[in-house]
Amino acid sequence: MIAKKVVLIRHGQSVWNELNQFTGWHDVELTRKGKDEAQSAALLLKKNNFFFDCSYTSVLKRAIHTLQYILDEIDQSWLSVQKTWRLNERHYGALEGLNKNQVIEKYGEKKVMLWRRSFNITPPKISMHDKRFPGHDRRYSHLKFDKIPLGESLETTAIRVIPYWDQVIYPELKKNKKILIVAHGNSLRALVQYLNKIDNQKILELNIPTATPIIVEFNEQYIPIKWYYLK
Ligand SMILES: O=C(O)[C@@H](CO)OP(=O)(O)O
Repeated sequence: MIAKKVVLIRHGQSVWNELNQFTGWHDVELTRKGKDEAQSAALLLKKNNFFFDCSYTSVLKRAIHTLQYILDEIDQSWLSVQKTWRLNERHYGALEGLNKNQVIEKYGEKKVMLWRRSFNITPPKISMHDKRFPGHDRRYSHLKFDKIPLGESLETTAIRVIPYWDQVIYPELKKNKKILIVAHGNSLRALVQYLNKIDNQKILELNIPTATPIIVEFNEQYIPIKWYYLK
């Protein structure tokens, strides 16, 4: 029996990835390299005969554009796209916009690694008066203020990602729909951890590369059985 596969892809390189700045919910463009990476990911999908019935992404353009480049390349530009804030990158709080090396110089490698990769350590938060507070952005105007983050750990990111998987995406998988999700390093870490039952210590080591398709395979009972990068 052919396994059911869900494809997860982190966006291509963004301008702030190139500048080595913490990005989070800041809405930044892809670089030329990021667009090329999206195209290469699409060619790989094409070579492996992937096509999709449903596609999901965040409300941030580095992911939206990556998805669109991929759909164009596999000749599925017509596919409808569901965009949700729940698949956004984790909010990086007061680190957003700062250079990662400068933050390491100030706080030390160990602390910064815990902010970046640990399960439950939250980066320093912003206040609601900070111009980086997403409550000032109309795309989040439908959200209650208490849902809008001031800074998220992987754990709190998972709390908003997982219900979207469970309630919106997973029911489509159970109808045997072919699913593509284009999102972000940490929203995808939350999903990969949940689906593959990776423990809170092991997740420290997981760093998802840009525009590299991840395949999650499910058995006949729609239970995840393995995951790997498409080569
Ligand atoms: O800055 C960010 O938003 C993320 C992804 O680029 O960074 P990190 O890899 O440190 O989680």
